[in-house]
Amino acid sequence: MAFKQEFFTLNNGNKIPAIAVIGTGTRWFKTEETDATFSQQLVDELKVALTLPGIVHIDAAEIYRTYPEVAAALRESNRPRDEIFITDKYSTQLKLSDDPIAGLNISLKTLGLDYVDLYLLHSPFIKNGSTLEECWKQMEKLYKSGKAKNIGVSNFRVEDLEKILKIATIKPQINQIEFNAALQNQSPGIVKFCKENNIQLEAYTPLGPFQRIQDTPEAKPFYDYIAELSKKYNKTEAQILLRWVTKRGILPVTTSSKPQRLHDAQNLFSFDLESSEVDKITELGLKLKATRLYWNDQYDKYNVDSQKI
Ligand SMILES: NC(=O)C1=CN([C@@H]2O[C@H](COP(=O)(O)OP(=O)(O)OC[C@H]3O[C@@H](n4cnc5c(N)ncnc54)[C@H](OP(=O)(O)O)[C@@H]3O)[C@@H](O)[C@H]2O)C=CC1
Repeated sequence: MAFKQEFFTLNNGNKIPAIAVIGTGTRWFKTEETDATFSQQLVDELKVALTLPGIVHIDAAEIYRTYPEVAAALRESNRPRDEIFITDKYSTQLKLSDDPIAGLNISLKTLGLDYVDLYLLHSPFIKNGSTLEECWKQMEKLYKSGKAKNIGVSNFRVEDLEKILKIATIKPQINQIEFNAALQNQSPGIVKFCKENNIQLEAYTPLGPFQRIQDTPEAKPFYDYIAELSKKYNKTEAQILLRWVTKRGILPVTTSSKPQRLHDAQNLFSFDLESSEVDKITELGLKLKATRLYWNDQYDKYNVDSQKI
């Protein structure tokens, strides 16, 4: 079957590949960026991703300490720049560089790039001595300079976005949040707010229900239904979950150490789910216990509301 790719259109009219197939955090995350911690396995997986058809969407961040691996893979691959979509994030929660402008300048130099396709503030918890508003003004400068083709935020709640929207001349294009069938609102009302304000949502940890399988009578109908759809469409259960995220209008950010899974993710648009199936996954998912894998200290207080839409 011919390869098919889908895109979301952002509020500035730009297009973004509708899945990021290789995130370089989580399983690849390190606390140091040294020769001793360099991961040849990550370079190899990135190189596999860079052979996939279409535009290949890579998710990176200052705090993952994986720029050297991304740089090596980009260098060693012959992939044209316009067939790669690179997301990067300024480390707000731990000060690794002075501010977003300094952070992006360092990352561009390390990665050997002139621009990133998307630059995000990693969280609303700013630890560089400035404010959210000041950081956003810097993001706008990076956008205007062309060093970041699109700008956005990550892990933002409604109240954090409201602060930015008050002073913004350029609205965030993206809010990257934890989202999956077992966590359908990272913070109260965030999905509805972003949709109403034309801010594209991205879902990290889209495979949460498989990372933490819930072996309870309440969860069984959900897992049985995913298995049923997997059989019906002849796609993996992970593909069913990822496709569900896209059908909710949200862009999944996944990753894998296995070439076949990278291939499966990039080939996500070779099948479609019916709208009744999308609704049923949503409904059965809401019966799962809220499973939050990141930002627990800040957001566990929302766990009950996270399984309401
Ligand atoms: N902005 C933020 O604060 C955050 C952003 N992120 C970004 O999102 C990316 C993805 O997050 P992550 O939680 O890893 O995403 P996923 O939920 O997609 O999980 C990926 C993990 O699931 C495993 N997996 C893949 N396919 C299957 C399958 N069919 N069955 C069971 N397990 C499977 C993979 O293991 P295997 O290697 O064995 O295939 C991999 O370790 C990160 O790398 C990072 O870039 C993540 C967390 C926070």
